[in-house]
Amino acid sequence: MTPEEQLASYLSGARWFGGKSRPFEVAGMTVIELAPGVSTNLVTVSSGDSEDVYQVPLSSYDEPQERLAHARVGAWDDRHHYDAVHDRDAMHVWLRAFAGEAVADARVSFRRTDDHALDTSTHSTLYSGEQSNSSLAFGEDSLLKIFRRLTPGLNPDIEIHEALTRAGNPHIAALHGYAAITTAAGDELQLAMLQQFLRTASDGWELALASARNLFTQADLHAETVHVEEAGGDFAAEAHRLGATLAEVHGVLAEAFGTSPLDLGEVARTMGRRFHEAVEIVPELAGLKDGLLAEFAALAGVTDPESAQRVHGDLHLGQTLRTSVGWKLVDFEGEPVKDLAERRLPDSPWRDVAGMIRSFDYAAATVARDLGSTSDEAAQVSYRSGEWTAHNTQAFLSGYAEQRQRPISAAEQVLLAAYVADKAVYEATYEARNRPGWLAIPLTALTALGQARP
Ligand SMILES: Nc1ncnc2c1ncn2[C@@H]1O[C@H](COP(=O)(O)OP(=O)(O)O)[C@@H](O)[C@H]1O
Ligand SMILES: O=P(O)(O)O[C@H]1O[C@H](CO)[C@@H](O[C@H]2O[C@H](CO)[C@@H](O)[C@H](O)[C@H]2O)[C@H](O)[C@H]1O
Repeated sequence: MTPEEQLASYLSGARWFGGKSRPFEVAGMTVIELAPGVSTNLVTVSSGDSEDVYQVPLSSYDEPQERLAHARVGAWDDRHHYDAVHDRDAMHVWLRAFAGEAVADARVSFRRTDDHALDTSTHSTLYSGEQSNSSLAFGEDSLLKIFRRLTPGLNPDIEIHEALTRAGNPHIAALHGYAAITTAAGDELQLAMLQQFLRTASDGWELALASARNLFTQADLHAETVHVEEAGGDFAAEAHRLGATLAEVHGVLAEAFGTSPLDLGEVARTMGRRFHEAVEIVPELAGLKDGLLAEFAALAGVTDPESAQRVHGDLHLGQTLRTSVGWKLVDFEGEPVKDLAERRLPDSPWRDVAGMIRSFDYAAATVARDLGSTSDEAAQVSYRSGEWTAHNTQAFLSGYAEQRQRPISAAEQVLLAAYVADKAVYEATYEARNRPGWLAIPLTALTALGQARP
């Protein structure tokens, strides 16, 4: 097999490769040498009339490496090549480059954005979750995120982390630096970022699931004395703090990047278009058209001026980490389906608020679907699920309102309802494409929303 065929075969099995649903081929590869036997490679993948660039860091050896057999990409030019994120020696080259050691190819620069003294005595450990990029922890000191699909221009994850780090905001992992390359065409491609490792972090999604599970599995689901706020593992205080955290981050982003007027007519049209596109992928949505379009059209009745600003863009519980010193928000890349330019546009802060509210519904629904074997139990679990979601949504919204020192106005409620519906439409498409077994969660929510507004 040619090197291109071997790379294509490796890509087709990689979790982070987003081009699996269509036939594709590797059309070319630019090798960027960092040190002897350690490179990062810009692999051009073509599929029909579209082309994407993926980053594949490689480590290359004269002899096969048994310890890296699971990460083998192939053999060419008398060398054996492995995906370097699995190779501690290769990853150490990246860490030392951030610490100031020169790399072989002058086109790449490793830039520092704070003065944290990096611990170069650490080893890398690769995160194995369902991720679009590859993240590695260096001991308990720093976290390297290597972007896989590369697009010219500023990566919002780096841009926003840099702004929040400079502002000294405590609700993110500080950005230590990032790596970039200038291409022959003069474009900057951002390759990776290095952040503070959050040592005491617990995943917000897992914490929410544990809380919902705790309530639903109370010995007697019918007991009228078991109220959600009295159940062990009540999440509301955390949801309240999470709301306050988001309001604080929104405030800093508005200051750092500025605000602009939000054109609600345009927002309603965009939501309507997204709904019509979603119906093509999820035909079950067609029956909900009138109710959902009415939710978007209600935006036209809002006369208060609303503003747009930089936001997270794809906020959900899986992007939150609870540490010993409070909540942190991670992954400011925006929705993966949007192109980079769109993800950097100012947007309504209500998009993020809506994302979290949808996530509370997801957490409760995820726990509920695994419980309730008889129809009586199922009805009770469904009741408890609604109760958990409403309780935490309420706590989250009051945390948000208190932190910004302004109650949520009637006009803002209209915006929030439209963004919640739009997010659930996005989720229906996302689930149909990626996890069909989860599609019922946004569909059930959309059915309830559609019915609420005749
Ligand atoms: N600074 C950090 N410290 C510790 N863990 C982190 C940090 N940032 C992210 N994580 C964890 O790393 C994983 C991947 O992070 P994420 O930014 O969501 O990557 P992706 O873009 O691949 O989805 C998640 O499990 C997240 O909880
Ligand atoms: O984390 P990503 O930026 O890759 O976001 C995508 O995948 C998410 C799932 O991993 C998806 O989130 C949806 O499922 C979550 C539970 O797994 C739930 O908490 C979210 O509310 C729900 O939207 C996200 O939409 C998608 O962009």
